[in-house]
Amino acid sequence: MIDKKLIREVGSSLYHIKRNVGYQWLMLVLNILLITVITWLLAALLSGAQLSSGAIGIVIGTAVLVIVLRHYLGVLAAISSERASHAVKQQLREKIYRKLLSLGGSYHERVSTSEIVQVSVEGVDQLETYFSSYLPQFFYSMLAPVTLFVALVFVNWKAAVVLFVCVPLIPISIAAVQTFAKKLLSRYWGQYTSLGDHFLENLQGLTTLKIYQADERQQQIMNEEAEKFRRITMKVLTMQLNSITIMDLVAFGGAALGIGIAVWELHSGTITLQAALMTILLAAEFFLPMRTLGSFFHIAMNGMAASDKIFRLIELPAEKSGEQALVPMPFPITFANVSFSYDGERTVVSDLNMHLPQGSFTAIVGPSGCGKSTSAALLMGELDGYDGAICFGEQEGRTLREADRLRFITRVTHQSYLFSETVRENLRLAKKDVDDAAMWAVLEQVRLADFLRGEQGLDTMLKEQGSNFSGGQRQRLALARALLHDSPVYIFDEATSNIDVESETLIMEVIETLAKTKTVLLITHRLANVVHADQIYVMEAGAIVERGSFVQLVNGDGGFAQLWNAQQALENYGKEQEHEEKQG
Ligand SMILES: Nc1ncnc2c1ncn2[C@@H]1O[C@H](COP(=O)(O)OP(=O)(O)OP(=O)(O)O)[C@@H](O)[C@H]1O
Repeated sequence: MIDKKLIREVGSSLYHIKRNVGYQWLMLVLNILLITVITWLLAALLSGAQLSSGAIGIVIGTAVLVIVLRHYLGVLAAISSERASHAVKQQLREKIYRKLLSLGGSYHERVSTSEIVQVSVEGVDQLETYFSSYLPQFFYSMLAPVTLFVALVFVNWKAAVVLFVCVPLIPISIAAVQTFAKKLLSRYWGQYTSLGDHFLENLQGLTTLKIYQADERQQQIMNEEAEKFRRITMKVLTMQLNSITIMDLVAFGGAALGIGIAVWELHSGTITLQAALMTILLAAEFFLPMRTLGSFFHIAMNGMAASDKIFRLIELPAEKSGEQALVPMPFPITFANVSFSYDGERTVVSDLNMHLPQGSFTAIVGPSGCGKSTSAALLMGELDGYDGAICFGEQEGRTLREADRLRFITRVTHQSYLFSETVRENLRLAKKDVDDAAMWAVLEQVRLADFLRGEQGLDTMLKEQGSNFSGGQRQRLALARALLHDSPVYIFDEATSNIDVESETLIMEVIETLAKTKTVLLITHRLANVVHADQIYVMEAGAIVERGSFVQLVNGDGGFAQLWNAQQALENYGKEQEHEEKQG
């Protein structure tokens, strides 16, 4: 019923929990005092004793004082409870955030984005009850029956013993449902994250779903998922309700037993009226803390199930970190017999051998799905579990620190992410301390400067995913950002896909200029873009089938020459058509 690992993780909250238990215990002691003086007064009045107004005044004064003090302690207990949960939430979210940073760019290979969102938002919130209510109540419910027993044993020992013995029946009933509850809650959380996965995916692809009018089908799938979630939620609620009913039976049954004993003893004349009244008023107090613990238990169990997911995330093996001296990029980059499969069954890249010397301009071409982007992702260290070796100089990529790799290599894809911030903030991602002059210089290079001068310059705001820029402008901005990063190696993965010819030509010019001073790997399906590459690897179905300079390949009789001729014929036809249209 206590998750030691969880408590160890967020030890700072223990201080506030102890304070909360202390305040609750003082409130109980005050309650016993209040009941003692009131029952004394009642017993005296009922027995017809003559009480002085001073004595009555003392009793009333004590009662008022006790009530005020209890209220004050209640406020203090609530504050401690709030602080305990605040400390937990802050610590856990910070740990999750740091873990995500340490996992690096390949985090989504190990854990889905929606799971991270759910675990760090909802999951951590679920733990709030565990720390702010359940844990303090757990300790208090151990302390309270012992305190009550000590107070009552001198007044009515028989009832005190019976009540004390009945209290453990509640935790026994909780323990009985625990194994079943744990399994059920684990399923509940599994279903919850699965529903979240679908929801996030559909939300992200909503425009596409609308375009193809496929939203109805997705809605149906979501409905089915939601229905499964509803069913498991109802099972959880039924389990909780049944368990609470059992606890109520034990709690109120036990209290009734204590009260029965007190009445019987009073009837037999073995105890005083005050002792009987005290037993009656304190009987329920024996069980109430455990009963409250029982109801917190179910919410806490939910938090504990969430904590399993939080730990799965926090305990993922992280990148080696720590301050280390900046090392220069070791060259050359070599792929030696590299094979990789995403699912362990279908080999996507097989026996890849590539050599990228420092300062070289290398291109990879090949049909869609042949494994070009996978090769780039392997180089970026985003995919684990490959066979063979990817070496940076003498060093194998697996031992390279993520931070170094990201400093060495910049990748620009056809979907580089632009934030809905200003142009300045987007550029600053690549270099924190960059000044305006350097930003304008790269913007000139990618020929965005004139356009931006007509807008708000570096303060021009981008809408979500840069939707107020054209495809070509977005890509040129992404390229400007990459240039600012100033890394020794650049990967351009279909960086000119789906953009206008003018932007494509311009981007290719920038890439070719860059290739004079940096090591560049260009992945493209358009062979006209690789004419100036030092070496070209032609891939087919995950393997390299040809390799050479453009002249060597185009004069050969392999697939490259055939594809080149086909693409040229198509482009010439396009140009002729365009020319005719202009003439006519
Ligand atoms: N994350 C992934 N999980 C499983 N399979 C994947 C994943 N990414 C790619 N694949 C598969 O690996 C194969 C190679 O994909 P890759 O993206 O490397 O091809 P590509 O040559 O870059 O294609 P394109 O030119 O269309 O971008 C494809 O068959 C694809 O289905």
